[in-house]
Amino acid sequence: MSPSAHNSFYSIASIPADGIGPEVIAAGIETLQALAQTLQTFELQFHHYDWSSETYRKTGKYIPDGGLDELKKHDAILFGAVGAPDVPDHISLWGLRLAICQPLQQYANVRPTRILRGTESPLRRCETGDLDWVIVRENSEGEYAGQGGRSHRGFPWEIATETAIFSRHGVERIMRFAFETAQKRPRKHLTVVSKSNAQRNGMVLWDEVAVEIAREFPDVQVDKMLVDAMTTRMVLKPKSIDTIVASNLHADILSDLAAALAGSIGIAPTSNLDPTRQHPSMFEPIHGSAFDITGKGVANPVATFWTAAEMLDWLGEKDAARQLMQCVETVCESGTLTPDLGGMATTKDVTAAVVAEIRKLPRS
Ligand SMILES: NC(=O)c1ccc[n+]([C@@H]2O[C@H](COP(=O)([O-])OP(=O)(O)OC[C@H]3O[C@@H](n4cnc5c(N)ncnc54)[C@H](O)[C@@H]3O)[C@@H](O)[C@H]2O)c1
Ligand SMILES: O=C(O)C[C@@H](O)C(=O)O
Ligand SMILES: [K+]
Ligand SMILES: [Mn+2]
Repeated sequence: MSPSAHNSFYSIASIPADGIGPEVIAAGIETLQALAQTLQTFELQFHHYDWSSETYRKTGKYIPDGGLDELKKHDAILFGAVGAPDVPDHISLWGLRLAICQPLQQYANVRPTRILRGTESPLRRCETGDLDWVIVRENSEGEYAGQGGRSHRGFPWEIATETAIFSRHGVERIMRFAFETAQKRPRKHLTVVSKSNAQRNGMVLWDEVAVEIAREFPDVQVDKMLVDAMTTRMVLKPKSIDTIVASNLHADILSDLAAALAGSIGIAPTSNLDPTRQHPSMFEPIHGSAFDITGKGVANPVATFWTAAEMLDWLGEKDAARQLMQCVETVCESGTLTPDLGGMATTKDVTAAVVAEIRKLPRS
């Protein structure tokens, strides 16, 4: 496809990487291209990067020299998952996902969760609409600052440190982003998740900055919860929650729980945003490389479809994003579901069904 003068044209870097990543990213790209062809309002050109654990095994690097500068040329990045059974997880995560998010200053990680039409929550009496949350995860520092080290390896007095960093700059910008996110939602409600009883420095700064930033958003109702209590509230009072802001690690954990409470980790999306738009943002399903189901053809592609919709929304194609989600939910409602959602469909079945729904859309 060549860029046309009539439509918006976007250059997308795709990095499927490991495990089920290539399976779900192929499904996502097929769906996005069907949407572009049907609506004719935008065009996408994908540039594929084979950065993965296999590349690492062959070359000793996940990202080749100059790779980040390459990425900066694109409008957005569509990412699968990184992690392989024969590479230590900290090497793969720091070698690829964090090696992109941190230097590109994608400091806001946005993780919406809701119960899609046609799917079920494992919670009794929790229906579509009863669980509709956005988790904002700090994505540049905190427990993932990369500070720490190991000394005296192998000796009985070996030590390891893992130091969390909370900077005023980092906390202010994620709080402001979270308040803005809450302000744009109908309920305008934000829960600030903390652990300032035990973590008596960084999390206390976190709480103080939240109170300061709250003054800029008088129309947003805000409450504070310790992270342990937040897990119980998510399970017992899901309707009481709207937007959540939490540290890098706390939100990582809460967002997998959120996805499971909405039915499956196979449906939830993630946006790694640079809100300043200086650098491209990166979009990925929330799940990992799922070695246990790799190659079986049963990975749920819905998380990647929702991720694709979030990417379109960020690029400004809001109608297309909304229509894509309508098609996905119509397919869920028809019972074409992968095993994680209780169905028998394969990745390909779900993808074909979503593409068929897209083809029924009127050309705008
Ligand atoms: N952002 C990322 O790239 C990312 C995210 C999470 C984990 N990881 C990495 O992935 C590897 C495996 O991690 P894990 O097992 O903790 O988490 P995981 O998300 O890969 O898998 C957890 C469970 O959920 C299931 N699952 C995940 N995605 C699914 C889908 N689309 N459809 C159906 N079932 C799905 C898996 O089969 C598994 O049983 C590790 O190397 C980890 O570091 C990477
Ligand atoms: O913690 C991470 O960054 C890896 C993974 O669990 C994720 O949520 O992307
Ligand atoms: K992922
Ligand atoms: Mn995670």
